[in-house]
Amino acid sequence: MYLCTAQEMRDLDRRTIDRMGLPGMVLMENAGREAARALLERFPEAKKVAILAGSGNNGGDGFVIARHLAAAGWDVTVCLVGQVEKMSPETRTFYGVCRQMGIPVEGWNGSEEMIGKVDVVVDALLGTGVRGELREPVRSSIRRVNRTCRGFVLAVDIPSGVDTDTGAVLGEAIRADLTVTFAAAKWCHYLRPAAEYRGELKVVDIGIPPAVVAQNPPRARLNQPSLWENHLSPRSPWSHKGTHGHLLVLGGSRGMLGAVALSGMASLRSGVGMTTLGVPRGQEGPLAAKVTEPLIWGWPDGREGFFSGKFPTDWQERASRFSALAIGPGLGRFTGEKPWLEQLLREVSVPVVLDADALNILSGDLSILEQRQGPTVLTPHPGEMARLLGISVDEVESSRHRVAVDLSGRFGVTTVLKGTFTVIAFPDGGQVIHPESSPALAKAGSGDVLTGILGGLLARGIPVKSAVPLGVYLHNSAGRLAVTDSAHSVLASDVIRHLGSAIHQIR
Ligand SMILES: NC(=O)C1=CN([C@@H]2O[C@H](COP(=O)(O)OP(=O)(O)OC[C@H]3O[C@@H](n4cnc5c(N)ncnc54)[C@H](O)[C@@H]3O)[C@@H](O)[C@H]2O)[C@H](O)CC1
Ligand SMILES: [K+]
Repeated sequence: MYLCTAQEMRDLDRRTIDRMGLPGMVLMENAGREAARALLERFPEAKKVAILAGSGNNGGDGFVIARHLAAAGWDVTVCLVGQVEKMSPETRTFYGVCRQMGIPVEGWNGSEEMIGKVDVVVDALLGTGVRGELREPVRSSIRRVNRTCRGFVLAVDIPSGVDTDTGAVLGEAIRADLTVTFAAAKWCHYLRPAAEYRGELKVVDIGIPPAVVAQNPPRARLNQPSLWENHLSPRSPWSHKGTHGHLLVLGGSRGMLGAVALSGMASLRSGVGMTTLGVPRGQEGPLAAKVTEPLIWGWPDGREGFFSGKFPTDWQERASRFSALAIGPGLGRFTGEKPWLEQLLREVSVPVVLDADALNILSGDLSILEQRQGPTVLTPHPGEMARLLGISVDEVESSRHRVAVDLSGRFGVTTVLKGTFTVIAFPDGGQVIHPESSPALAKAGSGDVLTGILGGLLARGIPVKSAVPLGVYLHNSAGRLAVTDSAHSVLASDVIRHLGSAIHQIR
């Protein structure tokens, strides 16, 4: 399923009307009818409803909803927060039909009192055509609904008052229980703060022909199995550990061995054949006491228990055996870190996942990433993203989508911006957003698990475009499945233990 910007949605709309000859009125009828259906399914008995309609096409959908609810016996009043003269031809037509049917259409002044007395409010004030901070009287009508409505609130397409593309609240926005959106989800449904206003989300078909979408697909998709399920084929009975790839994880400095251990175990549970954990010399013993299955490789140490910036003497000989690298879990900071990391990135041409301190080491100068031979995946949380780009965490969080797309486009990398509704941006401009979040993953060690999963899937040879969304999906599913008692008490290692069930559920 796609995720659209306002412009992408307008383009689909336009092409359906202009190229396919399907009248805009049909799309509006379909939209309004589906939204009304969602209400009728939820409330089988007739209700008293106030429909707040603007003069744009979102308001037009509102008039269609009014007609269908009235036909189903509901007590309907439309409050027109706008002017008849400003209506588009489609909106004006459906407004006219409501008048002919005798459905009361009132101005905003005088109908405010109603909002506190109805069972249902339909918000058809503003949709994807909203521009800039809200003007009056729309703004106060929204505030009125939020303050006095005791009933159920349905938002048509998007909650009025949120910006479709950034998810910003333009002064005031409707707090909805349900949003029914048309043809595809919109970015604001998955970006904060707007995402907190939409309530439950339902995407309905309004008849935009698949050929129109195929000719000019939106850049972003929701993370769903269709993106990667063909890469989860059963393990061949003829395979051996060498068939399934070999991941090298570099990290695990003194006091941070847990991080590298978690990544290593997560990679093996994600199906990689072998994982080697490269840690500073002296840490091999303590690490061996923690993990059994991964191989352990001591790297030259400098300050006790930390990397030295030098390479092992057998590096060249062994490097070619790895099918992917993950660098960063428990890596820490050390003298000579930047040339060390840059040399690694230059010398290996297999996929590399960079996380945690590997990201911090690169902060401020990411130019090395442009020189890479193979794919690079960055997995920053908002704090790391802010450091990478030299901006504030607030700036990252207020434009998660844009910063991820920018970073990937500028440096030719795949960015996984973690957090609620993880954003994945590919170097070619494609984007995937994960539509769910697992609160259990908000815990130390969770990022190390994701790094291991991604490294493992890449080492298995799954292409980046599939491996990254698949990894994010498995991480979230395992996080959800790990909640056997309470999300509060789930550990990163519990998430690893549930990776098998997560894979099984998909297959
Ligand atoms: N997706 C589709 O194919 C279809 C979508 N439909 C619906 O149409 C709206 C988009 O309609 P549009 O006419 O472009 O814009 P809006 O109704 O969202 O808004 C225009 C309306 O709002 C006024 N306005 C704009 N900004 C502000 C502001 N800051 N403050 C106050 N008022 C503002 C402006 O003056 C106009 O009057 C989409 O969301 C769907 O609901 C079609 O029905 C079917 C096809
Ligand atoms: K709306």
